[in-house]
Amino acid sequence: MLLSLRNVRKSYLIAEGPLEILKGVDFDIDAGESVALTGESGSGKSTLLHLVGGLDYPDAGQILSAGVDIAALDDRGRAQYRRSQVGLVFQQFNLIPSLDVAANISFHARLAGRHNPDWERQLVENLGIEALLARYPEQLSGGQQQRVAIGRTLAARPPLVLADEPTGNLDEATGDAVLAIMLSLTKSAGAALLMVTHSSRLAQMLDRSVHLSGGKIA
Ligand SMILES: Nc1ncnc2c1ncn2[C@@H]1O[C@H](COP(=O)(O)OP(=O)(O)OP(=O)(O)O)[C@@H](O)[C@H]1O
Repeated sequence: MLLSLRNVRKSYLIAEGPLEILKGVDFDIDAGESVALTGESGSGKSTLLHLVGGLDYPDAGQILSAGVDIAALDDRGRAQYRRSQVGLVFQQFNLIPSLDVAANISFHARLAGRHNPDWERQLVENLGIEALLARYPEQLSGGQQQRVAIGRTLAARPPLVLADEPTGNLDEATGDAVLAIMLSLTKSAGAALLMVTHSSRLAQMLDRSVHLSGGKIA
């Protein structure tokens, strides 16, 4: 098992008191599996993705990555987890503005000690971003930035890719095509994918779906 969540709970403190969002979430992801995370707006999908990404702590429960509870890691262990075990394709995790596309793509791979020019070339070709390599992020459209962000994440070959509406800035046809490429590239890298989406059409392209409702996986 690549990832196991056991009784994961999370609340936020707001003026009116604690707002319980996750009320005991359990689920597992196998190595190489692609899973869609669906649920109504505000159900806690992004919250869950942040916890699995090691960006925030659960109040209770376990998030086991290859058997290690990431909530119990110290800062150094969490930094190492974020660098080598998970890759994020989030809207708010922008590209590095001072680096061109080519350098953005290899940056995380280098940090993870997995820089591989052949694999990066394959990603760039498949994502159709060859002509953009010398450009800077501010010179790209939203959809182009999204494709570069996917390439950057996959370049580091993380065992688990976490994606929040990764094709949300693309039109339907382009979005479907980019997701198909992303799925084939994650499969060929042997990576698992946990992807938040509001689209049941996109969810059906993945191996299976889990639905978050009332703070639990339904
Ligand atoms: N830092 C925070 N402080 C207080 N409340 C928060 C915080 N972050 C999120 N929330 C609340 O937690 C709930 C879940 O938010 P979250 O972003 O995880 O939902 P979501 O399912 O990803 O929603 P969407 O589909 O709209 O992106 C929402 O009611 C939100 O207002």
